Amino acid sequence: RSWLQKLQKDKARPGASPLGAGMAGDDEDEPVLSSATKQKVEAAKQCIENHYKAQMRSLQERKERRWMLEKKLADADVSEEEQNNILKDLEKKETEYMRLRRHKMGVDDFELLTIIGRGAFGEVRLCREKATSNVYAMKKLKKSEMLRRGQVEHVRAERNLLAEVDSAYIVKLYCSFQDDEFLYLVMEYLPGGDMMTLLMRKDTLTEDESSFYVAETILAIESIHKHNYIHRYCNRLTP
Ligand SMILES: Nc1ncnc2c1ncn2[C@@H]1O[C@H](COP(=O)(O)OP(=O)(O)OP(=O)(O)O)[C@@H](O)[C@H]1O
Repeated sequence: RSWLQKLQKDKARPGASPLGAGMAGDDEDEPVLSSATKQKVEAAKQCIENHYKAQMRSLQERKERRWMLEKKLADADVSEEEQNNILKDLEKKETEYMRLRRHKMGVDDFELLTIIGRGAFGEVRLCREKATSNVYAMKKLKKSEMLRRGQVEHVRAERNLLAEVDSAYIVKLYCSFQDDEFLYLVMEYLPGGDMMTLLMRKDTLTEDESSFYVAETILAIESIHKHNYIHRYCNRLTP
């Protein structure tokens, strides 16, 4: 009640609170949030939920790895001392893995490989994470160009969407970070190429192929609609 009253008071003073803009003051106790604020709240909620779900999942996986190893060791002809050493070794590796996951990522954590595409604000590169040797696609976006074209909100929505939506039809975002000049999106690498390359290679798709890709596109769009995002179709087609 007290924070709500403070917000209502702040709203009466223009510009006093960033939340004030989203609150209509008809009913003292009922803040009415603008749809933009509701979307932000929903996105934040989803991000936190995904974070904790991933955390629980990784804890469970860690336990399962230990059970499996214990079971294997019990079935194998290994001395008790050796079993303890192997289990200790597993715990050491698990701790190191957690430490690596907590590390704040930056471009220096990756070995940059070949350019695989060009986006509106810069290149997309294949890269290899130095710590794990895992391969990803790194999209690099020039901040000054985004600002110049007034696309900051679109890029922010793209980053939030990739982080938030967990769907087989939406590319997974592994991490994102920035330096003074660029924003970086590190995504799962999809080696199949994009639709444009496929169409250039095949010229015409069969009916079965078309149905397959249209169905996948519909499922992808449906999954982002569920999170209140809409897909922007190519501007070049609009008059
Ligand atoms: N995760 C990925 N795996 C493999 N290739 C990718 C990946 N992401 C992007 N690419 C390649 O890079 C190209 C450009 O990427 P993307 O379309 O995301 O950029 P963009 O800035 O959104 O471009 P535009 O706004 O012109 O659509 C893609 O057409 C694709 O060939």
